[in-house]
Amino acid sequence: MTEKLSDTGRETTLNPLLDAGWSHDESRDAIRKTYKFADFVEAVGFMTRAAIWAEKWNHHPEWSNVYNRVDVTLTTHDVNGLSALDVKLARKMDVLAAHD
Ligand SMILES: C[C@H](O)[C@H](O)[C@H]1CNC2=NC(N)=NC(=O)C2=N1
Repeated sequence: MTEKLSDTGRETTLNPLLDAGWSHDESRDAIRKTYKFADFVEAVGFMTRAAIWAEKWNHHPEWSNVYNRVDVTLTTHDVNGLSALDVKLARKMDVLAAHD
């Protein structure tokens, strides 16, 4: 069963993400990031690659795309807040975005 991130878990796992451009939305206990790519095709390519990992891990982002921009929100609906799955997917998304 997925559990909400503990206080100590947050300290060690969220800080590196905040340094990498993620922000914490306290109101939803979610993390958000906006990615900007060279163009629309790069943006959609990123979403496609990220979608494969999201499906593999059964953990799905809330996201939107406008041209070369992808706005991502990660939170775990089952626990109404952040879990380790959000951290894992955020890290993967940062790796995939760096590929472009
Ligand atoms: C039934 C299915 O396993 C659940 O709804 C999964 C699917 N993807 C999910 N994604 C996210 N972000 N949070 C969840 O709690 C979640 N739960």
